[in-house]
Amino acid sequence: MAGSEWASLEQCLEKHLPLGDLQEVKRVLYGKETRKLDLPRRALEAALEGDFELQGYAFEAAKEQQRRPRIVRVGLIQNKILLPTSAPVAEQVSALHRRIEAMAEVAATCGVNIICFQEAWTMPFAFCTREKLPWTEFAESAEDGLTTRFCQKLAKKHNMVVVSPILERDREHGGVLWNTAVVISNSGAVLGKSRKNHIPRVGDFNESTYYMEGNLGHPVFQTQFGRIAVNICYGRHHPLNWLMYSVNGAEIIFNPSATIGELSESLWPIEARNAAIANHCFTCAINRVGQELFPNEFTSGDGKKAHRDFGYFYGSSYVAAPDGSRTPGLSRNQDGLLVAELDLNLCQQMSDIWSFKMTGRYEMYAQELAEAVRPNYTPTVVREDPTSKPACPSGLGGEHRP
Ligand SMILES: NC(=O)NCCC(=O)O
Repeated sequence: MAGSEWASLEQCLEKHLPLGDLQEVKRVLYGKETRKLDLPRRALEAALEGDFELQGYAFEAAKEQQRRPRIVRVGLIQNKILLPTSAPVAEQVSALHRRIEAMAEVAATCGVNIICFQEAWTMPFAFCTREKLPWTEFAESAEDGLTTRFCQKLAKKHNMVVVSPILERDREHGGVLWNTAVVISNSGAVLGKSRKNHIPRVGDFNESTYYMEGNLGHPVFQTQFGRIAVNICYGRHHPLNWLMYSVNGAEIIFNPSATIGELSESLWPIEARNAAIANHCFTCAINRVGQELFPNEFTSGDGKKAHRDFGYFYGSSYVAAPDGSRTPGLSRNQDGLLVAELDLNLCQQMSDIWSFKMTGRYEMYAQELAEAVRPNYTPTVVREDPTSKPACPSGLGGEHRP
């Protein structure tokens, strides 16, 4: 399994394929080519100085007579943690705040309207350890915690919607924890929050030790720049989860994640992209980067030796469009900011072409699913009746003899 030494699929293809083949491979793997954005020199220099990758792409939509283009720029940030996981909690959080502040500044220079950070961005992804302290100390109020207040300042300063996925401590309900994305309007007001609906029970993703499945359904947030929703990490494996955000009108669905190569790298390019196609919307898949070492060893319940790391977080953040096209991914081994310019008119244009909403048969599924979840449900399986005689092959008449 490749670690940081393998930079990206894109770099590999570009290095090894002759131009003609490269174009065809890209056409099949990435769909209609996205236009490279001409980003400000100041931003490119700041990214170089700040040691992070900066890429920008634009998705085009057809010109319409009755509607103006609805152009919005989204920014996706992927990053490593900065301090050792043994450093004091407040110092780890503060270091990440400073890093993201600098990257968001560059996003603002690039004209980003909505920015989204990776899952649980203020902390190492410590849920593999199953230890409570000190990791639960990273939890904060979604409404007025330190990180939310930090993001409010960013949002106001840059006139930018901020999607901030954190470990939430819900003081109004006994201080329980949730995996939550806080959505902050470009005015600086907290617009609301969305909670992770599906909690993994796979590999070292021991998140069920810390929090329960979200109880807020599938909220969609009307922002000045479009209707957005947040499907947190493992929710991307659940097509109905994407569907419900889309049913509520999401035009852009962010998927802030933390996932490792051994488990999911071959699924990564497919799932968010497929969701964009199936739901006539844009999807933004964000993954953290690097390897995180924890102070104490833990086991994975697979007979292998105890270890101190989770595996390799492979970055590769990308944006997919409702026509099935997608941007190249950010690298697997570097912090990065991906800027994507979207014309939201493409959502309706693709819906009019493919008509998945129209042909969806939701009533039929709703009815059948309502039946299927009942305890006394019997699956509809048609079987051959063992008592019935075999049918007579046509033309032979009477009993068939070999
Ligand atoms: N953070 C998280 O839910 N990871 C689960 C693994 C995956 O979905 O790839």
